Amino acid sequence: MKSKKQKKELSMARLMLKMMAYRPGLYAVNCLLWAMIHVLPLVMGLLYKEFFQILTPHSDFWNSLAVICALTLAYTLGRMVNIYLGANADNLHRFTMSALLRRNMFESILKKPGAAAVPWASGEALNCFRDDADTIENTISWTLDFIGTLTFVVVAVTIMLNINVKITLLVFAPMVIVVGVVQMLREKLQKYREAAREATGMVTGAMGEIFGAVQAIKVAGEEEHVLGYLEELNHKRHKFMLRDTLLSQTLNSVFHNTVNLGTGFILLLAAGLMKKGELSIGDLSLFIFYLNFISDFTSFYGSFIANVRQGKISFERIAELMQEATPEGAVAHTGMPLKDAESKRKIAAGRKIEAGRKTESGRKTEKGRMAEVKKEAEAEALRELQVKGLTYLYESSGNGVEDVSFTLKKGSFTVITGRIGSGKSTLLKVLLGLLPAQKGSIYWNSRELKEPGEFLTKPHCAYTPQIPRLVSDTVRNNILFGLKEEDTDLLEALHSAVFEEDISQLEQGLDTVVGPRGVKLSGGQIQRVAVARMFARKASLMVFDDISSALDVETENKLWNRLFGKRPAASLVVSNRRLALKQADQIIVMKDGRVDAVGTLEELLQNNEEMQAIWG
Ligand SMILES: Nc1ncnc2c1ncn2[C@@H]1O[C@H](COP(=O)(O)OP(=O)(O)OP(=O)(O)O)[C@@H](O)[C@H]1O
Repeated sequence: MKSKKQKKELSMARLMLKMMAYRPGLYAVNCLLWAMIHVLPLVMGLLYKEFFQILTPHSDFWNSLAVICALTLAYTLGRMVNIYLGANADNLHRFTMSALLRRNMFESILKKPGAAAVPWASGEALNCFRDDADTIENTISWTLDFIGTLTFVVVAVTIMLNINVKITLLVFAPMVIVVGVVQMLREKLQKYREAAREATGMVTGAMGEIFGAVQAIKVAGEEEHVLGYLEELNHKRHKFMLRDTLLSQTLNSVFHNTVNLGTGFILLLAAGLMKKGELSIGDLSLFIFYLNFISDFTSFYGSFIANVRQGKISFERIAELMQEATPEGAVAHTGMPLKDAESKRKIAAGRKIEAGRKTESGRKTEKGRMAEVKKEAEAEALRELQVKGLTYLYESSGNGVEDVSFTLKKGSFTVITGRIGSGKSTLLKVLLGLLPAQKGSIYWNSRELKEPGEFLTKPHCAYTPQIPRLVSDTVRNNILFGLKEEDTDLLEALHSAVFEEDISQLEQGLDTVVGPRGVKLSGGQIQRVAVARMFARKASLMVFDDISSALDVETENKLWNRLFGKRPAASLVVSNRRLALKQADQIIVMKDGRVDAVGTLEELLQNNEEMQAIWG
């Protein structure tokens, strides 16, 4: 789990301040409400003191009792309202903090080139989205409790010092001990926590991969081996979690026992002082009341510090997931689409368009809009695609593609061929911006594409990868995949992809749900649904990565013939199959990541050894 960019020392305080400054008003209100929740018990302590004070013989008992009862009632009601408001403000603020992190992380992942978007197994990445965002949310929320409880302690200690210095110092002692212990164990706690987190991530990551490869594991008869591996990871996790929990629990017991000892000392000292008349029963009750809160603060302080350390680890993991040197991007003040005015405007505009479609004039406007989109797509339709010196070498293997150049014309059928590992798939990925080109340029109708990943999508280009991904939805939605049904010709796309017969055999036709990753379909059917998805997009460049690997000869034949009927779209196809090679206007032969030759099948079979080897 090493990030490409070098890790920098994080400034936790700066990151937290930046998050707090995202909704400063909400944070301030939340802070005020929680300060009141933590500080108001000071008043209750004083009421306690007064109650015990009036029990002494000379006081005006009934009047004083009535006043204390009225004040206690007012305090209780006020506290209920205070807690209700505080809980609401805190929930909203907590949600906003973690939502900001998750939103920014998600955006950063989506912006990365497709093939390098997530550096970890998906289970581990999901852990980061869930747990690390939660940890940071907790850390931010606990700053409010920290401010509130610290204020309580400062005021309470001042009041107690005014009553009796010696006893006050004994109340303080546990806190000092706890702070010392926490400081001593800080580094250790962080190390244990990090190891436990990493071990958990490995287990969930491995489980995610096992779920995704159940069939492969069964076919290979590797169940025992895989279970053994999982068991080994779990043992590791068990060891690290145990260490982490043991240390945390030991710290907790240190907090509580020190506080109990402190209470014992107070009682011993108070007995002597009360005998001499230097301490009243009211003072003693105040000390005992405040002691509980101060002991809470000491254990909370320990947890807070541990949480801040944990938050730092979470920020580091987030930076790794985002493949950035720092997690600055995760705390950037971006708009929250559920709330901001722009998205409300878009939703309202969307509703207006929907309503417009239902009226005659609306339908005309809609047709006009469609015509405009069509006109725009036609104006930018591919006449020529030029690739010059494209290079991408994988950091880990040093292989990939180097200095690749070729030209595609409108209506042409180009096949990229080559042996296993010659760079065919990598070339397509770099061309489509799924991997960032290290050198070279791409020209669409003489215009250089600075961001091929953004341009080479709908409506300009459509792509079917070697292993297509379907989602657990209906066949219809897998083909539309975000397109509006009225904006495309679904039946035509199905026919072009040679899927029309399959549809009639599926239980619910187009509305059959295909299951996770399309498990209810055969390999060939998955490929053709993906091809139909591509045809539905009516792009002027269609890119296929070895789609016919799971098709029988007859289906493949039909597919290519129907594709030729679709000209003038240009097609770029990775294939070693004779059917495709025979139809090609030009063939690009790849060898060791470079273009070995370009030409027609006839020319290449005469002059190119690599082509002869592939054909033979
Ligand atoms: N993710 C990766 N990390 C490191 N090296 C890689 C990676 N993917 C591919 N390579 C290497 O890059 C080279 C080109 O691989 P590529 O997958 O593009 O070949 P291909 O011609 O498409 O192979 P195939 O016919 O098996 O699909 C190979 O040497 C391969 O080992």
